[in-house]
Amino acid sequence: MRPLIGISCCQKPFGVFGTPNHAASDTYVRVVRGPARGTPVLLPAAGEDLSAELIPHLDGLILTGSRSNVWPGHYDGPAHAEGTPEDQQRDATTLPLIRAAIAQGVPLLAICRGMQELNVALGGSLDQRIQDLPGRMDHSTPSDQPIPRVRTGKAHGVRIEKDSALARLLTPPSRGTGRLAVNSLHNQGVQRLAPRLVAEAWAPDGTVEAVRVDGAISFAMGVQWHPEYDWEHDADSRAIFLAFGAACGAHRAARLGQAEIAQAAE
Ligand SMILES: N[C@@H](CCC(=O)NCCCC(=O)O)C(=O)O
Repeated sequence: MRPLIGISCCQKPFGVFGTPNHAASDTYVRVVRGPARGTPVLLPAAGEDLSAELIPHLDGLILTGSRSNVWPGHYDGPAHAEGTPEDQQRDATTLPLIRAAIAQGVPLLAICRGMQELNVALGGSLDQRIQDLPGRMDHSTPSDQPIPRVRTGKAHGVRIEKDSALARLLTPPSRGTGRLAVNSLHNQGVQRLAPRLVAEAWAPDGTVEAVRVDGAISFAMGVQWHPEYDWEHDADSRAIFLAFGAACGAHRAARLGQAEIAQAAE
């Protein structure tokens, strides 16, 4: 059996009555079925901590990207500018889920909003509009290009720490140069890095582009870009999901092995 990989959902209004729905992009389902070689399980933005019920059944966890932003109260930040999308239902489910996944060694891959959540869950804070800060670049979704091109195109380079966990899983050319070109669809970014996170990649303006959890039992990494959009054509995007999927497979084997040992002892 393939590893069960949880995909965090957002809560979004749907239909004429704006009924709250739980949604995740199809790209995450495809990438779990593809290079991660898992069975995707959508995790609702239930507005409560479900970690004790979910974690024992999961072999991996993807914290998805989303246009919404982590509620600033979670990092003692100033209120968002009016009109900034939030999803407190999602925060209430994902923040404890991240902490539990790390504590129990469930492999975790955090993408864009997911990486921001990872930073906040572990005690970090966020800049809310990087483009307004002196000397920083505009990392937001360009409005003058068609969306498919924005998602699969390259917006800027990143410098990757030599011999880092990220560098080790990339293709040999990118590992060798320590450079990668990535897409960019975000306004927010790491301000204060959480004590347990180690930065492993940076944009030219110093924005943290990738992190890993120090001392994690299993794969626990975040990227500020979106490798899920172009994994069919981009070998480095694919490499991230191959490594994550391998960790999920190993977690499943260990989890089922432990269950068998416990059963045999009964
Ligand atoms: N809301 C945060 C996070 C941005 C993010 O995750 N964007 C996903 C966009 C997906 C898409 O449009 O394809 C921020 O703005 O920093």
